[in-house]
Formats: sequence, C-alpha cells, structure tokens
Amino acid sequence: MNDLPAVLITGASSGIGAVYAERFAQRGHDLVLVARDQSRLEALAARLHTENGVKIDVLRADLTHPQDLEAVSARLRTDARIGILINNAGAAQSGGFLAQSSDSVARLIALNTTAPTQLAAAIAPRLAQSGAGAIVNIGSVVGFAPEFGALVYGATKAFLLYLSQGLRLELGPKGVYVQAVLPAGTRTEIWERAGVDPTTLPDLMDTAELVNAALVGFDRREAVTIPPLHVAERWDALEGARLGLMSDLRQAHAAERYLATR
Ligand SMILES: NC(=O)C1=CN([C@@H]2O[C@H](COP(=O)(O)OP(=O)(O)OC[C@H]3O[C@@H](n4cnc5c(N)ncnc54)[C@H](OP(=O)(O)O)[C@@H]3O)[C@@H](O)[C@H]2O)C=CC1
Ligand SMILES: N[C@@H](C=O)C(=O)O
Repeated sequence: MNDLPAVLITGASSGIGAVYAERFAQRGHDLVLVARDQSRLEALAARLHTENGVKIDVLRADLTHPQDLEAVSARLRTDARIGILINNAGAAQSGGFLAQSSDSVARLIALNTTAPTQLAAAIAPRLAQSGAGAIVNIGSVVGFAPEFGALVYGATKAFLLYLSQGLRLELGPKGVYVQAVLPAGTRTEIWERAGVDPTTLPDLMDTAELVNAALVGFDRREAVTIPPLHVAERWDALEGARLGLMSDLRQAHAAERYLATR
C-alpha cells in the first residue's frame, strides 16, 4: 500500500499533463491518468510503471461529454487513495471571437471551465473532510491579456484563476492546498491542435522546465505560480491593486464622476 496520495491528472496523454505524470511517478505517487487517447495513456502508464514501480490506472474520458465527466467525478468522489487533482486538460482556440462557432465556444468552455470546476467539486468535500490534499488548476497568463486575441480561451483561463483563488480561501483553512499555475507559451501540441504553427511563435518554454517550476511552487505551497514571470513583484502589485480597488468601493452611491452634470 502506497502511503503517498494518488494523483489524478487530466490531459495526461501529452504535453504538460504527461510531464506532471512523469514527475509524480518519479516522486512515488500512484496515478490515475485521464484523457481521450487511450493508447497514448496506456503507453505512458506502462513506461512510468516500469520506470518507477507505481500503480497507474488509465481512465479514458472526453471531458466535454457529461457522462465521461461524471465518471471521472465519481472516481474522485469514491477513490480515497486520490489526494491530488491536477486539472490540466484544456485546449486553445485560434481566430477572433466573430470567427468562432457556437459549438466550438461551447466545447472550449466545457473543457476549460466546466470540467475543472466539476472535478474540483467532486474531490473537494472528501479532501476538506480529511483535512489534506491538493487541487492544482492549470490556467494561463493569457487570462490577464485580452490583447492576446484568444478571447474565449483567455476568459476560460481568467475563470480558472478566480476559481482557484476562491477555492483557496474556502478550502485552505480546511487543510486543502489549492494552486493556480499560469504558464505562458510552452512547447506542446496545444498549438497544432489549435491550428497554430509553433515555429511561427517566439521562444516557447520547454514543457519539462514549466512543470519543474510549477512543482517548485507546489512544494512551497504557493497560491499562484507563474513560471514565466521573472519579476515576482508584478504579481504582488497586481494583487495589491485589486484589493485596493475593492477597498475603495462605496456601493451605496454612484461615484461623483458618474453624477449627471445637468
Ligand atoms: N502550451 C501552452 O503554451 C500553454 C498551455 N496551457 C494550458 O496547459 C494545459 C495543458 O495543455 P498542453 O499540455 O499545452 O496541451 P496538449 O494539447 O499537449 O495537451 C492537452 C491535453 O488535454 C487533453 N484533452 C484535450 N481535449 C480533451 C477532452 N475533450 N477531454 C479530455 N482530455 C482532453 C489531451 O489529450 P487527448 O487528446 O488524448 O484527449 C492532452 O492530454 C491546458 O489547460 C492549457 O490551456 C496554459 C498556458 C500555456
Ligand atoms: N495555450 C497558449 C495560448 O493559446 C497559452 O495559454 O499561452
């Protein structure tokens, strides 16, 4: 019996999720790997089991399909071995808002926001009851930047940051660690999947470097880990400005600048 908590990782068949799987296997954690591509998941599971001796389950699921999402949620609710959820599965979307179809927007929101929210909701009560465990949400710096032009994608990532900060406020006092990880451009298949040629992009971060940095933040129990941000004070200033804005709200009356002049 492994004394370490098992880790359920969504989007584990490639990219950031596959490296998270490798790192947690190397740390001795049993794993539950979730994605759509069963053969890639099984190949990764076999390799990591051989290399690290940990138990690895593969749970094929398309997280945009409610019945698959419920199956993964049920596993999180009922498998007491799972103490860490890595909400990683996600997709990007190229092109402007007007170019998006309603179906593609619905799928992106389902994958990038509904799924991680539902999965967090599935595991959170059990972790809070046990007074331990962790939920890691993979956001993006694009969530700060409507200028980036990935409107719905960025909105889903801004949602994940807000969700993470709120979960931390509610679950942190109950012993559950919540981390938001905000990568910038990282060398994975997300680009080709979104129809973007990665060779046209400026330097992308190596996936292993990203995950290694995210795990430094994880081990430090950092709330928001932004590996590509080299001036950490920028985040502190942003948070300070946000809290300052909230403290300056006087909701009973409109601000003078909005009072009709005639
Ligand atoms: N790469 C980057 O530049 C950045 C990435 N991120 C975020 O990192 C996370 C991981 O993406 P990344 O590793 O880059 O990209 P990849 O495309 O390499 O990995 C995405 C993973 O999600 C899985 N996935 C995609 N759609 C579904 C679905 N409908 N149901 C279940 N699983 C699905 C894929 O597996 P399968 O196809 O087998 O289902 C794959 O394992 C995402 O949330 C992304 O937004 C954030 C900032 C930057
Ligand atoms: N996936 C990338 C953009 O689409 C990112 O989040 O930086």
